Amino acid sequence: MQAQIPKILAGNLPVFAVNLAAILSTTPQEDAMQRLIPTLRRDGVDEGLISVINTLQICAKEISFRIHQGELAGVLGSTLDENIQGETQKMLDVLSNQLLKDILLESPHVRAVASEEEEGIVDGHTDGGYLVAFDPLDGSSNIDINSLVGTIFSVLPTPQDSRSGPDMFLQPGTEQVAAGYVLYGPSTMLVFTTGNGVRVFTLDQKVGEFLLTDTDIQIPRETSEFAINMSNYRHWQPAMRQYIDDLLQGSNGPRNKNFNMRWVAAMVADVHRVLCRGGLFSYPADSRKPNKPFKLRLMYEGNPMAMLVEQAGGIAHTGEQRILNVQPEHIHQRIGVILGSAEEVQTCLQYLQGSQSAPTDV
Ligand SMILES: O=P(O)(O)OC[C@H]1O[C@](O)(COP(=O)(O)O)[C@@H](O)[C@@H]1O
Ligand SMILES: [Mg+2]
Ligand SMILES: [Mg+2]
Repeated sequence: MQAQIPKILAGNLPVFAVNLAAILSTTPQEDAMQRLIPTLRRDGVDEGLISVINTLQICAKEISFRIHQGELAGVLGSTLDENIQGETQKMLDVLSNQLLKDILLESPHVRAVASEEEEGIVDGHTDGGYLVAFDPLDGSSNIDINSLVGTIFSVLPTPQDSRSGPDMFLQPGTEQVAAGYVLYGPSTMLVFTTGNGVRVFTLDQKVGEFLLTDTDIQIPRETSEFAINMSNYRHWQPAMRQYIDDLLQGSNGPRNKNFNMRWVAAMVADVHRVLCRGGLFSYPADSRKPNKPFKLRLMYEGNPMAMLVEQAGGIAHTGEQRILNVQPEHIHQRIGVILGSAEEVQTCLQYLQGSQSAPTDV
């Protein structure tokens, strides 16, 4: 049974405090040019896709407002329900999922949505040209400690063949027409690609608009920073343990340099750091649950992050193959993830593939 969301939370649209002085500090022309829709038009993006991304930004503002209200909005804590993943749902998992569904399915361009929090797909407009898969709240374990969380999305074209139902979504990541995330941090950031490089927008709290703050992000090829949940070390395959052992030996070991470690326990935040300053992020296979060796989901975590990382000059791999080449078998499929700075990912793959030469399918 779905948790009941008090009407007041769902229906209470935020009113952004307007600061005239601040608005007057930038010219309307400058502001307008930095906004989402003009930027997408300059990128030559299709109007239907612009509308879908615009709908996602509206969702992001609604979720951002409630996250920043925290306990005051009564959105902290867990529900009594479990999702299809077998995880106890947080209030914000349910609320952000509801907001994204309600708002996206209003769009005439959305054929259907798939969500981490929904067992099956949810149909929208039969003529909708796009499918949206999303992780409504990434980093759920961080919600109640006021730490970094996000929303991750992937947009696919509606197949023009006879497929219907979940099969419509089972397209390799190379078919994505847009991918991105929202990071709800000290500032709220919308980071996405439509295949023309990575764009970064920051939510201007003064006017309630996302404004372009960075473009053409490039991940440094080399790095001395890695992110992995070390507490799973004993459950990894020996080659992965060897790769990490050599990182930890630093300048005393075969890598001849020191490495630093970070782990935010929110993929959206760990990947954002990689996009900002490089690094290697990994959630590899482990033996904790033999019939469930992987944690992260292909359709609404692996694929969108892989498209962003590749657009920024990095590599995104499962350990076996390029993530974007994986042919999905079902919408909640899990995969191994190794992504980030190209040279470091290649080195990691050399360890995993037991070869000295650089891997081919990256
Ligand atoms: O708790 P762990 O094992 O460190 O796992 C953290 C990972 O799990 C996740 O929280 C899974 O995502 P959800 O929070 O959307 O379920 C990732 O964001 C993160 O990288
Ligand atoms: Mg997630
Ligand atoms: Mg989630």
